[in-house]
Amino acid sequence: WRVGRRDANLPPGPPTKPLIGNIHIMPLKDPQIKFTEWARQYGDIYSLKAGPKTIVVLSGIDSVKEILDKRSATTADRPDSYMVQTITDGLHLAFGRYTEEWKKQRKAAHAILSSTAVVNHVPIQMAESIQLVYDLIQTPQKFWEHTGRYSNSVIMSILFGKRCPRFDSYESRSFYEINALWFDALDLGNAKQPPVDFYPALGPIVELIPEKWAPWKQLARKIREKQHGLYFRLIEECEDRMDKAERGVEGAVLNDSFVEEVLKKRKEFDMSRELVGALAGVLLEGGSESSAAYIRFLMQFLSVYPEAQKKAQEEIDRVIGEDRAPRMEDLEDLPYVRAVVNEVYRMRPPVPLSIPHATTADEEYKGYVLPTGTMIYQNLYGVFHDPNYFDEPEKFWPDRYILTEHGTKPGVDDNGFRSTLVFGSGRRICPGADLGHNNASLNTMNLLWAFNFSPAKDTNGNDISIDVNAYEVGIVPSPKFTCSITPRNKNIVEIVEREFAEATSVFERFEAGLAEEDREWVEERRKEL
Ligand code: HEM
Repeated sequence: WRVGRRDANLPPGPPTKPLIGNIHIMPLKDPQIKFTEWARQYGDIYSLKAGPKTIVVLSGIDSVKEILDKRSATTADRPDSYMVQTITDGLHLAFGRYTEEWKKQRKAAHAILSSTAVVNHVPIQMAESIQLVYDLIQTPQKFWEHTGRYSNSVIMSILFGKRCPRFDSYESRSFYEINALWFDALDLGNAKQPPVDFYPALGPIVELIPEKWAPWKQLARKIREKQHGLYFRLIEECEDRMDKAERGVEGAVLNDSFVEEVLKKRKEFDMSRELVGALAGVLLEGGSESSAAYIRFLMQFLSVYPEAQKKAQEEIDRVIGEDRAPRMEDLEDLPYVRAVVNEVYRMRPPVPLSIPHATTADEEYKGYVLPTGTMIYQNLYGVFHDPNYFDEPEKFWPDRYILTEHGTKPGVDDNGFRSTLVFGSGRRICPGADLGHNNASLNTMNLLWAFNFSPAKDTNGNDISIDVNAYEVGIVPSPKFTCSITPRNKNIVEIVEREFAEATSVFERFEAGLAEEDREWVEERRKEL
């Protein structure tokens, strides 16, 4: 009868009901908004009950730092997830438990994602970013596809040595279709899965239900097959390339992709082929979704806040002049552009509730006891919208990052903040942070240099208003909006065409295995330039 009740030594929270706890009030849509409202009501640390399961939500910088950063040794687990286990055998680096297999994957990922390794990826990021600008000049209304293509193509090139020149490239389209199913299946709000994550005692019964009566089993199998199909098709292409290069087949060259490297060093990394496939898959997922979401939010805020856009463009014009596109090295001379990046992160952290952590020991904090197995949400959205730290937190105002390092109110003690907060905490902090940050910074600079963003017009010539609180739902939500994207002047169009043509030498390394349609598309574009 105590199931669903909140123990006295847990942090406070909304009233519970027997057996279900707070399940009946769990937000099904935009949970970060409700979680933040509850934080203002119950405090920076509060608890929720989902049946017997305890969930703790951290919405203040001090509790995040103390519990997730400082006590990372015992708060780096992930909660059990039926879908993650069934679909990935628990091998998923991001959603899987804190295991030996996790450690091996983290170590291998570090080889391409460390701050020193990511410098090697800047040329392909710059080349793809120029293509993004080129694509947006041609068909601005397709900005959703273009941004998705950009981020997917960068990480595809790094992982498999194969880029995606079009959103309709087989790999890019398949990836986004499969990932939509995958993220949807993980969403606790949409009842696509049995409630075993909250009521583990139901596990054996759920196991016994035949697949034909268990839609979640059908869904899990479908996603598993599709993910496996795509990820291992790409792994096989790398194996084939390696094999041909080793046999000296004419034209077969290695391109030092991550998968080639890990396959070569499989023994050193102590990874099975299955684990290599799982790792490549999760990096494809992490690398594609969050950077695309960032760029879309950027476009949305620039459309709604013309003053910030103008200020950043004035800075860019002063530093870069009229003869060339921006380069990565320019960033250090562009403090306002860097402030725009930070403000987009703050306004819309791409993974707003981070990925839930779980405790592997009882944790005491401020007199509360979080029992082993507690699921911990790191409410990044809530931390970044805390009115105690941020003036007018709902306003997009990059200048706050000029006034203080972390954008906090002048005079406030912001010691707990760090510039990597948007990438999570502790041992689970995003391994792709440097790569992701380069994606964000480079594209912020390039897009501001190239375009004016403004609200789109309806048929009567009136602005179509943009609701900055309308999201596409998901673990990595994206904004729902349309906008007008127009090149700032003719000179810019000419520079983009020239630099896109020059980028051919960077692209070619990743084009050996392109499908016929992609190759034709690339050749046609290059003829036009
Ligand atoms: C702006 C871009 C990005 C943002 C804001 C972001 C944010 C995050 C956050 C908040 C987490 C959860 C951390 C935690 O649990 O405390 C995470 C985890 C992760 N991210 Fe990113 N990410 C970005 C880009 C990337 C990229 C480019 C990759 C891959 C190349 C990537 C791969 C991952 C992986 C594999 C994890 C799971 C780590 C683990 O559980 O050990 N992310 N990311």
